[in-house]
Amino acid sequence: MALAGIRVIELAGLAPAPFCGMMLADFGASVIRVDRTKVAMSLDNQARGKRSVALNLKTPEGVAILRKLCVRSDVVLEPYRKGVMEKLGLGPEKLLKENPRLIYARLTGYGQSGPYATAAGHDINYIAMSGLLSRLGRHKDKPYAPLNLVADFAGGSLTCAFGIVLALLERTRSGQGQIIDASMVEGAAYMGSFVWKSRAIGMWERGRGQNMLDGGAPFYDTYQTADGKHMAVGAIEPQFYQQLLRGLGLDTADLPPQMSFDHWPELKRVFEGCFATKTQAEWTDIFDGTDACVTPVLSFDQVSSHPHNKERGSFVTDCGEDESPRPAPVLSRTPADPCLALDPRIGQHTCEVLEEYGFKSEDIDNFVAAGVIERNVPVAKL
Ligand SMILES: C[C@H](CCC[C@H](C)C(=O)SCCNC(=O)CCNC(=O)[C@H](O)C(C)(C)COP(=O)(O)OP(=O)(O)OC[C@H]1O[C@@H](n2cnc3c(N)ncnc32)[C@H](O)[C@@H]1OP(=O)(O)O)[C@H]1CC[C@H]2[C@@H]3[C@H](O)C[C@@H]4C[C@H](O)CC[C@]4(C)[C@H]3C[C@H](O)[C@]12C
Repeated sequence: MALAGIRVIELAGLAPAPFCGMMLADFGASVIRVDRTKVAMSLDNQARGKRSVALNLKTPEGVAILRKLCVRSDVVLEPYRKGVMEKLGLGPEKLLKENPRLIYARLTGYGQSGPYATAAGHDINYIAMSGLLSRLGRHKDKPYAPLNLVADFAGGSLTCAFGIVLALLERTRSGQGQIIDASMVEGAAYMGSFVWKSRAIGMWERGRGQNMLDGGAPFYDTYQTADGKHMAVGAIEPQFYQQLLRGLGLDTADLPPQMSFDHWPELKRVFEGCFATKTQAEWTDIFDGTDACVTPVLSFDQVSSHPHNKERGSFVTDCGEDESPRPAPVLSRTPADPCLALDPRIGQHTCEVLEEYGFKSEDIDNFVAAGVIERNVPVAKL
């Protein structure tokens, strides 16, 4: 796999860093998640392919152990607010001095500078600060955060993973590591560059929820079907829009022009009336095989069995019968090979990893006795 041989130390955090770490593991990196001790269970539900070391960084021995792990690793990924790692004696200056090839990835909400840098926050705060949240929501309704997808994962995990791969590539030429300052505010805003730059062509000049791609247009929206499910309509181009009308059994001559903004509410009502007459399955039969850009809004229970997703194997099931999306994108020669074993328990690999990194067994035993590390020996099945 593309990242085979790359060693990543992921410090346990909330959603964004875990997804970044999982992506690296999916594509072959060895990802060791450093968990706190005295924690009953991990909240990392994106732990596929990782190993877990339980390490108390509030002890000098724990800090020394982490430093030794980082000396022999390629990447350290830290999810804490600005200054926490420095307080622990694990700041970039120290770790890069001990390992100049280290890529020190810092995934935060607001970045490593600026008045908000030490403030707590979550996805909704970051997309609010990026400007994007002001564009999200239905007409006459308040701004609406689309789950915690935009800042946590698109603007956070993905841009941080991109930065790590960029730094790994650059290191092949320079031999030098570097610090990655991944701010979720900036990552989300950057991911939203299309919105920023398409203002110049008037794509967003109407209020929130009244533009073509934010729920204003009748040909770019969802519609409820007779069985209470929904269809997604994305028939933007005129030639696709004509196929939408044909599938709905409507005649262009009886309707206002597609791009007549003032008639969009009326057109929506016409489409709502049409979609309400048949079930999702019936509409899918009508539109499958056309370029009307109409697709069923699939539930999590439906997606993996849909013929398209099923043929591509877009979803995988691990040995615990837990279904989840397979890694993307698909590389032709070095594709991801996601681990399908159960997620690691906290400390499950503490001893294995420390031995791998050169610690002597008697030292490991002493660390356990002193509470510096914990080993979570698998519970034997009777
Ligand atoms: C599932 C929910 C989360 C969903 C995603 C959410 C929408 C997000 O947007 S996540 C993105 C959050 N932001 C960032 O990641 C940006 C960068 N990080 C930060 O800004 C901060 O880390 C923070 C604001 C996220 C958290 O701040 P906090 O003060 O907690 O921590 P830091 O300042 O970063 O300092 C870390 C301290 O920890 C010490 N540390 C670290 N590692 C170790 C170690 N190995 N050993 C010892 N010590 C260690 C470090 O030294 C720092 O110490 P100091 O402070 O002394 O310097 C989830 C959101 C909330 C969850 C629920 C909640 O937590 C309550 C329950 C908790 C329970 O345990 C489990 C159930 C909960 C209900 C829990 C469930 C879910 O996880 C949540 C709902």
